Amino acid sequence: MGTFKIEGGHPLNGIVQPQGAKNEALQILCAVLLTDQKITISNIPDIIDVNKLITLLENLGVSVEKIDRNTYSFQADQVNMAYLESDKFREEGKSLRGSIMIVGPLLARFGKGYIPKPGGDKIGRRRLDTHFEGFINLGATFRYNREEYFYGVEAPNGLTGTYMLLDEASVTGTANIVMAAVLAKGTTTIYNAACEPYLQQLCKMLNAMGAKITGVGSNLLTIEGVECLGGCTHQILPDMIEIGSWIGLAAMTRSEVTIKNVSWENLGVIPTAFRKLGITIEKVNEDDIFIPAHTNGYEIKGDIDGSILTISDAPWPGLTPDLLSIFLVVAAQARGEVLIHQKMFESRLFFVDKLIDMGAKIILCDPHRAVIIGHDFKSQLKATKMSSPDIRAGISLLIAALSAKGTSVIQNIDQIDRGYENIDERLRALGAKIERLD
Ligand SMILES: CC(=O)N[C@H]1[C@@H](OP(=O)(O)OP(=O)(O)OC[C@H]2O[C@@H](n3ccc(=O)[nH]c3=O)[C@H](O)[C@@H]2O)O[C@H](CO)[C@@H](O)[C@@H]1O
Ligand SMILES: C=C(OP(=O)(O)O)C(=O)O
Repeated sequence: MGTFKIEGGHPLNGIVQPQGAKNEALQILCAVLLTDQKITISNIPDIIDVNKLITLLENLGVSVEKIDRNTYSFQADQVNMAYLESDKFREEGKSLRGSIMIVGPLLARFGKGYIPKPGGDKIGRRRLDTHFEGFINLGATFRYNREEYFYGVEAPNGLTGTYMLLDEASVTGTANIVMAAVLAKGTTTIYNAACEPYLQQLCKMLNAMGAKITGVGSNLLTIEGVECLGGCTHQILPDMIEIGSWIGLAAMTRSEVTIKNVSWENLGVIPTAFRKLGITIEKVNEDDIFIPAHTNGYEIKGDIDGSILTISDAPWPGLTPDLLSIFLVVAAQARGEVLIHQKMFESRLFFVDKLIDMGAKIILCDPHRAVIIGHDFKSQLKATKMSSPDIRAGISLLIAALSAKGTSVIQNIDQIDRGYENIDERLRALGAKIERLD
């Protein structure tokens, strides 16, 4: 497990190009299993989670050709279903959350799909019921081996379209069910579908492959099943969570940063939420974001009636839960108070202990809620030694360390590398003093 050494307290300056979106890439890569034709995907982020999924696809028999660092072509014309029953798959399959989305395409095309309980961030319970209830609705039989945490679905005679109301708008659950339904007989209607931009991208890609999906962008999807799908080319959107991380980093280190080609229309309420914290975000050159150096700090805007601002997560078009850790750390230097309410996950706020050690004024009310009283830069955070518990807490601790006085050490940085491409080199390009040890 690697370590970062960070000398904080230096303002940064420059231009960053966001990476391709991790959570879109994980969906799109699984979709290559739906056809025996070639699919070329560009803007794939070079990060641990995505590279693990590419390796898993290779081990499943998919031919993978790397065209350049972020562009690959895939051809799933010789899928080796026996791999799903190997010990190697039991290990590889559980090492990332995104692997769950191979089940829908495999079930649709080959009549069966297996998966060990997938990993990902340890941020609270992560149920898979929505996925499997969806497959059962399409006619699959389901079994679960409790000893081995191993899930399986089978439909030797194919899937049949139906109406279903999802119990919750699960992002990967919707993606999985959509990928199963595109090859089902007849029409599938999915209500309470997740509809975030990455799911929209998946649907657009599937339509480019010959699928018939309507309602894209809404929570009511209608899918007319087709016999088979063909190849396509697809470009992944910039990563909105990474863009939010750069915004938070710029504000808290009082740096002037331009973020290029952000796909503004796909950022939803993210800019509004940062503006509520008092952060200036200028949209420039059509699709870039300019964050000026906040030399006079930033002031939290209370609600109209004067009550304390609450920043909370909700399914799209609400605010993504993956940015709440970043809002939390940025609020530690704001003028005013804010309640951060992480509704979806119950173990994502515990990292505030580290921020409190550094001198931040935070009250953890319960596992879901924390009140932050900002310092308004009148007191600088102090450097410390810490370990990254999950991907977004990790980047938030990195932001805290870059703003702090002195030299901090962050261990377990694999958690950050899971989702941020080459983060140390890109920070150094902005003038940050950060070193990767071992
Ligand atoms: C690989 C990937 O794409 N991961 C993302 C995906 O995970 P993932 O698809 O695993 O997350 P889900 O959308 O299934 O659910 C996330 C959590 O929110 C809860 N929940 C969900 C929907 C809802 O209406 N109400 C509710 O409470 C679920 O019970 C779960 O605890 O979506 C999450 C929610 O945006 C993100 O944090 C993850 O980064
Ligand atoms: C929770 C996240 O990822 P995953 O679903 O892959 O664990 C995240 O990206 O913040």
